[in-house]
Amino acid sequence: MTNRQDGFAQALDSEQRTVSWLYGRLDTARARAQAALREVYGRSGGTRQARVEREVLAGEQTRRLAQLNAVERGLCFGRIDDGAGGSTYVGRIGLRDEEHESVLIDWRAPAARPFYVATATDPGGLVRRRHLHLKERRVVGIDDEVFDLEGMSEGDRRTLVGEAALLAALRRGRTGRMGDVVATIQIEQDRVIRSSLQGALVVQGGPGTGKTVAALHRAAYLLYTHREALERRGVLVVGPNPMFLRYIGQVLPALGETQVVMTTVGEMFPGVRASGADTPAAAVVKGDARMAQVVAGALELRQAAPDGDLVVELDGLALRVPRRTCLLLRDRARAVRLPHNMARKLFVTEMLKELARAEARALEESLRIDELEVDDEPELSQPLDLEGDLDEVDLDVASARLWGEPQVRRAVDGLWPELTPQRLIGELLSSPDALWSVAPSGLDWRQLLRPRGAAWTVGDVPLLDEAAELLGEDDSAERASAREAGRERAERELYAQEVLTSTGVLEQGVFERADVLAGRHADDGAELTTAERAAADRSWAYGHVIVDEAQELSAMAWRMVMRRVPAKSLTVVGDLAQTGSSAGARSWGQVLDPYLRGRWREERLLVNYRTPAEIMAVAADVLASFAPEQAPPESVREGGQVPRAVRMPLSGLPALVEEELARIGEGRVGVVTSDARHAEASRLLPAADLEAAVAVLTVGQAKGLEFDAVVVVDPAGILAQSAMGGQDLYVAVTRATRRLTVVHEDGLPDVLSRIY
Ligand SMILES: Nc1ncnc2c1ncn2[C@@H]1O[C@H](COP(=O)(O)OP(=O)(O)OP(=O)(O)O)[C@@H](O)[C@H]1O
Repeated sequence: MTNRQDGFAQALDSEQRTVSWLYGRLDTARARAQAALREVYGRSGGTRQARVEREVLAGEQTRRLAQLNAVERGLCFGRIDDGAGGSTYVGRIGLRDEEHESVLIDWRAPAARPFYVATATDPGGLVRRRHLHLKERRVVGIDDEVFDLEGMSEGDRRTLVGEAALLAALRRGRTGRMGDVVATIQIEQDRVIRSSLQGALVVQGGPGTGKTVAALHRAAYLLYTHREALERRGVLVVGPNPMFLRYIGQVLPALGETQVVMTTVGEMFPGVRASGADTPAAAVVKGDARMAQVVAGALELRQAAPDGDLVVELDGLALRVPRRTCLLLRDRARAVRLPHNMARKLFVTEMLKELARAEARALEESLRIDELEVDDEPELSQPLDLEGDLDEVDLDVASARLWGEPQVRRAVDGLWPELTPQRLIGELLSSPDALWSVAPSGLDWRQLLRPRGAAWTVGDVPLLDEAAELLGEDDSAERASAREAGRERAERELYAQEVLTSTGVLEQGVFERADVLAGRHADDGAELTTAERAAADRSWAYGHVIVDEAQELSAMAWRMVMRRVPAKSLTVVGDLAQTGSSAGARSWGQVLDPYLRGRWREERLLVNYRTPAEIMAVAADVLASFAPEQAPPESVREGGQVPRAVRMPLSGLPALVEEELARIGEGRVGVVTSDARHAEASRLLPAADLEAAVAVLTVGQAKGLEFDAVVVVDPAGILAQSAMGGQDLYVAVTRATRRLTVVHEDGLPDVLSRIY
């Protein structure tokens, strides 16, 4: 054995000892959590307080156990050595020894930061950064980056071998699910991940620059660093489609975080599933910020004024409320500035009183007529004044009686109906008259028309949300019970605080604040976590929101997202060059300034970790065709596989895909088609899930995903379908990590002339 091999073997050996010992600590921590859980479950009966205590402890130990289980794979992945001979191990979680000394630093802790930010020019006091590669619990490889050779011992210098950890990670076959990259976070990504919680951060970067992966690690980092604030309010991740959410769904659990709500714009209105599709023209109009005026106008139309006086026939009497009184009552109800369904209470109350007065007047009138008929010369000693005799109590009694009359109810509902968002928007979009009268000039409202009862689309969801804001709910009963629940909650909080203090667990830092615990274990939702409660509540105010593929959101969708995060603590991740939706963003300022007035910061990611240089050269041509001022991201590696074009009928697709599968060996093939050819391609290739070897997707579905080999079908069709220009084709050709094939029947578009 040479000296060098000898030194390397020794280093492996020594790291193995450390890693085995760290796993031993992990096992001990698990055993403790399990024992604590058994002990808690072993207790039975007791007072209500004892039950709360039990739930608090059981919940916490379960969470702790889940977190300890999540970090089994790759527990420790790095080590940093300082010039004074000290070394620190970095891992997925922090661990301490029996003396409470830190033996493994959580990757999110400040002490781990040098592992990510040290560079040759600015090593920050480090002499070496070491990556450890683990297979199960075995150390199978070591990569060293040396910053100060002089500062290292002779023995250590002999172990300086191995390939760069990043490139090794990037070469791995794709599994269909995004994995975490804690071991290889790059310095510019680290800046994104650890950026302050306050305010809005925009992460702009080309395809494959790690925007998504950095945003997810940022979620884990923020939850670690601001756990108190964020566990209580929750973190929301908004992605472009359900497939993408499944693709990224494993990253946070693998980092030990399960308390994040993931959703798409189409799923943000509880109870509505967006299954319909808008034409691009309709999507543009629906996404226009002026639609907020349209929705508000539609609601005003429903607060109607009768054409003449309001007349309700009841038991042979005509109850007449003059038109100007109706208008007055409407204006009064509007003036309170409550949401429509809440202001309705006021309107109904006032209107019923008017109808009660009208009834008295009508009765008086009919009695007078009766008298006239009986006696032509009535005694005028005591004129009748039923209306004037009504006091408040009479009015209340009469109002309640009238409210029970269907004719009265119908008439009042006609003037100020109780509305659901679904009814308001559904009826608006199927009524040309209503649209015509409320749409501002210049807005092509005809694009919105559709049959009554048509399926909801993604573009409808922000309209429903807008409507829900304006309509509100008559929640006075809920508010009363919420006040009561609040009082009980305060009691529980106090009690939980006492439990935590008396058991000493608060000091150990294992548990969070008592109010969080008390909230989670409240009787009204003991089994629900913050994430679950937040997901079911349209008006939930999140502590932080991450929007991925943010360029796709329309102005109306932004209104909805911003409502979910009143503190405006946001991470906005996207690439303006990949905007596929014609209602999407042209610039970040245009999107964010209406809410943040310039108070947002931007980080740019410029290195592409996905697509090898040969494929990126093709993508660069496409980018230059529609955005010549933008530089494509620079590929971190060359793959040696030159993209190819195949002219053939679509029927040849199965054979070509087989060939691609054979060439990549391990990994997945993505067939990305134009919208027009998607159905045909799907028929030729068996339908498959995300993890299957082959997936057939439209460009919209493939957004954000990646495959070892990509077959782009019908590039001319993809170019033609994109309302914005070459953006869709740019997305399609940047999905591959290793191989790109373009299939066409009638020749390649000019922008792909580099491929042959
Ligand atoms: N630091 C890193 N270490 C290892 N792999 C990385 C790193 N950064 C990014 N990657 C990998 O590069 C690929 C692209 O990352 P990601 O999907 O986050 O890019 P993106 O900028 O969101 O791309 P797109 O705009 O196309 O959606 C992923 O496989 C990701 O795991």
